[in-house]
Amino acid sequence: MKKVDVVGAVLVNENDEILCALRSQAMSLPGMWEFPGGKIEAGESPQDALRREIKEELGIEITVGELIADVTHEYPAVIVRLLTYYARMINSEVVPIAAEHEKLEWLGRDELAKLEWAPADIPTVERIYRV
Ligand SMILES: Nc1nc2c([nH]c(=O)n2[C@H]2C[C@H](O)[C@@H](COP(=O)(O)OP(=O)(O)OP(=O)(O)O)O2)c(=O)[nH]1
Repeated sequence: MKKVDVVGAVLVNENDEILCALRSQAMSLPGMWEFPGGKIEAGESPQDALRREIKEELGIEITVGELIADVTHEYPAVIVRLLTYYARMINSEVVPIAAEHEKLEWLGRDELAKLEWAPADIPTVERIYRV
């Protein structure tokens, strides 16, 4: 089966809220929430891929921090290895705009469990969730 290496950003703002992104009908896994990011290209480090994808998808510059989870999940058509990293916006005054996602939402850590997450994201959500 096809295997892809994917990075996702757990972007945290000044209120300790986390940016959650809803996959659109044009994407695979439509209607599921994820951490913005995408596939790592040949020759790219995970951090480089994440900075590039976040610029493309949200129009913002980030700094990439600590690794949160390294999860391999087998979907029906693809095996995804998802690496998630904490990230911060370089300029907190710029507003992220969804170029591809249906919707973006900043949520508190205690609110994350109410969303329907892509299965590969569950270990990350469990790690950052705070009741
Ligand atoms: N970006 C991102 N992708 C995720 C997450 N969780 C998860 O299972 N995925 C999956 C969905 C896709 O199969 C793949 C990411 O590829 P992508 O974001 O470049 O997706 P895409 O729609 O361009 O690709 P495709 O699946 O339509 O080929 O990883 C996540 O938190 N962030």
